[in-house]
Amino acid sequence: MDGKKLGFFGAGSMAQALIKGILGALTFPPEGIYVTNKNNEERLRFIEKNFSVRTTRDHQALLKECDVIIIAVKPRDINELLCNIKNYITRDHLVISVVAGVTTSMIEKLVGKNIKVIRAMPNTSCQVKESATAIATGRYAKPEDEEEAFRIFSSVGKVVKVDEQWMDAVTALSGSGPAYVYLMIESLTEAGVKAGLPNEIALNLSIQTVFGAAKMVVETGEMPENLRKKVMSPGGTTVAAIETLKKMGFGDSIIQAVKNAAHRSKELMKERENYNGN
Ligand SMILES: NC(=O)C1=CN([C@@H]2O[C@H](COP(=O)(O)OP(=O)(O)OC[C@H]3O[C@@H](n4cnc5c(N)ncnc54)[C@H](OP(=O)(O)O)[C@@H]3O)[C@@H](O)[C@H]2O)C=CC1
Ligand SMILES: O=C(O)[C@@H]1CCC=N1
Repeated sequence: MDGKKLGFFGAGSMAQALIKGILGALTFPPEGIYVTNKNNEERLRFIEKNFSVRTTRDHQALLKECDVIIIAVKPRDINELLCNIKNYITRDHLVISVVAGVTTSMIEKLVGKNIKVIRAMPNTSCQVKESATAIATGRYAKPEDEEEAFRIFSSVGKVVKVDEQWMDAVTALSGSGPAYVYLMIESLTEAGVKAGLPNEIALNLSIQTVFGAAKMVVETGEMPENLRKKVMSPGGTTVAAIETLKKMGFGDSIIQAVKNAAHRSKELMKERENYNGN
């Protein structure tokens, strides 16, 4: 730790997952983290009580105090936020945005100065230090700013650097991705219950199955396809299940879902541009 302070604009799901992960990884001490939001006082009190970080309603004071700023507001709220705080953002700040569909150049333009911006797309698994995060660097950010972003996000999971044009695809794949896996767990559980298992047993077996399968891919280094074939005993139960999944378009529906999410990410960008009138 180098005495730097981290400020959050936004105190919702993503900010809270990041705060939990960052505190767990000791990347910043609680007294080095400041959080503000729009108007939900109860939420700020909850964060203060649960994480022992500092909270404030004073956006200017937060910017004065903090070196690194994480913007974690909804895409539709970023214009108003940046309009309100742009006079207090300086070229010494490193501004990291996790906002879907908002480019580094849009942020630079909205602030109207050559500020250092990094766009990051983490996911909520930050909370357990297992995020898959991609980062893209803005025009005025320097290598040391990129290093700082790597330091923060690699403390809460794996990080890759990507060209910014890939951010919509990243958002659709790994930003939203945990939700697809949770749906898989929900469906497995429902299937177990329909097959006669008590709910709790079905849920526990489903969770451990997904966890174990992911760990196998990570620890063996084998391709998922290879590992899948090892489960598929000839003429056995898995073959019957996989044939059904293929026939019912399981793979295709995931491909289409990610495609739609990437399309939505692009739409969010256009909606924000139209709203801003530029
Ligand atoms: N959820 C996820 O899995 C992921 C989300 N993201 C991105 O993170 C961002 C936040 O998402 P999420 O946490 O889910 O959203 P939430 O709705 O849970 O949180 C949004 C937060 O933004 C605050 N806010 C809104 N306007 C302002 C403002 N003018 N000044 C300060 N704070 C403001 C809200 O304040 P208040 O508390 O007062 O309502 C709230 O705390 C989005 O842009 C999303 O694209 C990226 C990756 C994954
Ligand atoms: O659903 C969303 O728009 C955000 C971005 C990625 C995950 N959640």
